[in-house]
Amino acid sequence: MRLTLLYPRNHLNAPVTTVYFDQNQPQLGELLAPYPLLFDADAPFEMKLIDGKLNLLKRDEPKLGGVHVDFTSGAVAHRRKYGGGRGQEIAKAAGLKQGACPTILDSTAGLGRDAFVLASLGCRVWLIERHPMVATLLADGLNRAYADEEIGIWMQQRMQLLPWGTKLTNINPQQLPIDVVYLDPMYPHRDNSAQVKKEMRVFQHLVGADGDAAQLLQPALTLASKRVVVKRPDYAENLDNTPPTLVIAMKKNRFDVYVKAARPNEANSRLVK
Ligand SMILES: C[S@@+](CC[C@H](N)C(=O)[O-])C[C@H]1O[C@@H](n2cnc3c(N)ncnc32)[C@H](O)[C@@H]1O
Repeated sequence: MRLTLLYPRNHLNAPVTTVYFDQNQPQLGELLAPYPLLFDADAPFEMKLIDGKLNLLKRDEPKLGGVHVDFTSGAVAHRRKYGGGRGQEIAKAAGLKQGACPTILDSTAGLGRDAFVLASLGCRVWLIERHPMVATLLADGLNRAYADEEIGIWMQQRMQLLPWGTKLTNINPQQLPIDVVYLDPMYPHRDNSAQVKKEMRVFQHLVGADGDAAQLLQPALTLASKRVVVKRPDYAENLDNTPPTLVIAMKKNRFDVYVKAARPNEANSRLVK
């Protein structure tokens, strides 16, 4: 296996991730520079610029195509325009009622889709993503969104990725007051059929299950001044086996909402449909 260290940047002592990419593309080098990514000719994943967008490809399944972040067109943009506004379950879960616009920390940002829904409804959203390849895709999507004529200005004001390596537990609420912490960790999927969307297939291979997710709940409850929202598949147990204050059920997922000040216990759990 050939391994070339491109940037001496693993100052956080984080495990480095290997990836294949064209080392001669300067623009690509700039995008990848802040992250602990190593070039590896045998890596199972490739990062590639396609039509100016950073794409992640699974090299042994080229038919899946690339995964990239695009807030300006496609499904995410369509949902912003026609997706039901504050009537959406995610808006109810985050407490966006009567014009309230909480400041939200999305501590498992992924490709930023849920965060984008909340930002497009007026919330200030800070994002943390620990996987260097996912964070790179997200940073690239955000940069292109900031430059967009239609959404650029409010995206710059509302949606920011915190520097790579930031942890939920490092955030000082005096410096960054947070009303709502949003958590959507990866959960082992039951459905391995070909129908599983390509993004999910690539993600499952890249990120796997977030086995340490339960450790996020208590710090999230400490940091959030109003509530913690946890997105779970409908078959998943409560995070950290802690019953929520209320549950908002959807087709395949649910939001477990932990409202601060209300004491979460089984007796007062409510199911909201
Ligand atoms: C299911 S995805 C989130 C999808 C996201 N809600 C969206 O709408 O695109 C979960 C992500 O959380 C990240 N993650 C899990 N635990 C984390 C942690 N402790 N800190 C930062 N990111 C984390 C994973 O790397 C993964 O990219």
